[in-house]
Amino acid sequence: MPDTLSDDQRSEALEGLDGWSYDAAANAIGKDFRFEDFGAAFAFMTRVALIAEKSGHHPDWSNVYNRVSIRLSTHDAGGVTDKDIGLATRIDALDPQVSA
Ligand SMILES: C[C@H](O)[C@H](O)[C@H]1CNC2=NC(N)=NC(=O)C2=N1
Repeated sequence: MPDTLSDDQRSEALEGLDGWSYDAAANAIGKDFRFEDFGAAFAFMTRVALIAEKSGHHPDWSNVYNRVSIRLSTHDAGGVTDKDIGLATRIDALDPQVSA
């Protein structure tokens, strides 16, 4: 099981990501997306699901119409680890087309 990141390590890792922040209430990193419509949101979720399954690491998320809210933590470790930073990096690499 990977170690949780220290506050400093987590802050530094977040600087390398696009729009992710620490959600203290969830003890997770998170990002909220808004898409053109439900189809675009669900297409994004499908792509994330395939990545998650491949990497054995899965998002805690919710979807309301065109909005997708993602929180990433490593349950076994009880906090944020490199696994979460890695999944967030792969999600960013999808270059999701969010609406304004
Ligand atoms: C047994 C299996 O490896 C674990 O349950 C995995 C599955 N996906 C997971 N996803 C996330 N986000 N955190 C975990 O700790 C986790 N654990």
